[in-house]
Amino acid sequence: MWRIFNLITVRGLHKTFRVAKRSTGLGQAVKALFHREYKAIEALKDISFSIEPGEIVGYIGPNGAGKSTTIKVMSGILVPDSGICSIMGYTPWEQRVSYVKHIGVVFGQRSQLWWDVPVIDSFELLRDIYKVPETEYQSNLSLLTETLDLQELLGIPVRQLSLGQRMRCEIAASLLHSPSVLFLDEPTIGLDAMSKIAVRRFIQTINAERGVTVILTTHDMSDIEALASRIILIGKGRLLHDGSLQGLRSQFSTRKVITADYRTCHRPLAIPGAAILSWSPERAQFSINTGEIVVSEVLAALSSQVELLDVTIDGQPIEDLIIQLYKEHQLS
Ligand SMILES: Nc1ncnc2c1ncn2[C@@H]1O[C@H](COP(=O)(O)OP(=O)(O)OP(=O)(O)O)[C@@H](O)[C@H]1O
Repeated sequence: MWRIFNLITVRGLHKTFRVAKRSTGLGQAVKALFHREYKAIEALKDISFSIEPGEIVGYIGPNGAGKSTTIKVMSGILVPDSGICSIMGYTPWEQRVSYVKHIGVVFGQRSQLWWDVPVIDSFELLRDIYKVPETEYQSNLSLLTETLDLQELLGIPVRQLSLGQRMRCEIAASLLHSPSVLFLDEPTIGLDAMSKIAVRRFIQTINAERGVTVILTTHDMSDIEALASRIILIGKGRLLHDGSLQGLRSQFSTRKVITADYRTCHRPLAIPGAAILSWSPERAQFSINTGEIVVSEVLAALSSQVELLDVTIDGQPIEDLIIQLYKEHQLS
């Protein structure tokens, strides 16, 4: 039997889209007027996972993997062909009206704000739609205005905002009704470095202080590294990996780069089992495979040859890990 007590339980989700085949050439186009052919795109194939309260989960995968389709099912916008999705006891597409009071959704590419009216008017409309009590609305508004730095933006129509400014307003809009679960679909897409950091910091704050559970889809691995302790990877509609970022690292990351600074030594260093990447009389950089040699052996060999002043050890960057994972599952 499935356990349905988690905050979010997704079991065996399937979703197939039926799309008209494109006809090429005039003859085919005329034929298509009378007899349309369709093909099935299996966007989700047996997707299952559970999420506990207070988790920040990175939902990742290459283009067309099925990420947005999953988020749309979980937010009640799409109905799956089969499978279970239980979130806080609701089936999103069946009890949509009562369910949406508990969730916030931000689609980076689409706006939930009214384009031609000042931001504050959109916020007030959302307050009325969600029937947020006035005291709760005012306290959320002042917290969001302060932490997302919105004061200057509230009186401006949305169409006049920059992407980064709009994104901060979108995130605020999704949280005015104090949801317990927040779905963020590419929340930092197109943002500059400063805005990305501001958005990430804010996500961390609402997670830590309000216990909001966050499901985040992104292609930006630095978002994942900064925010998500758990990664769910999907590819071609299938779930391929579900685990901690740390676990993923230890599963795949066997390469480390050791940089050593030492008192001047004109003799080149030689460390058995370590490949030298660069050398100078004051600094050397090695690459090791931790399956073959452990870091402490390298450090012992180094300190027997030079007087060490400083050592840094870097793991494989997360982008490389993900590329490795995509290759392994033949997604790239
Ligand atoms: N409304 C739709 N009609 C037909 N096909 C669709 C529809 N929505 C999604 N698809 C198809 O389903 C598959 C999964 O799409 P989805 O948008 O969920 O992927 P994604 O992982 O979010 O991709 P991306 O990173 O590019 O946004 C793709 O092949 C896509 O073309």
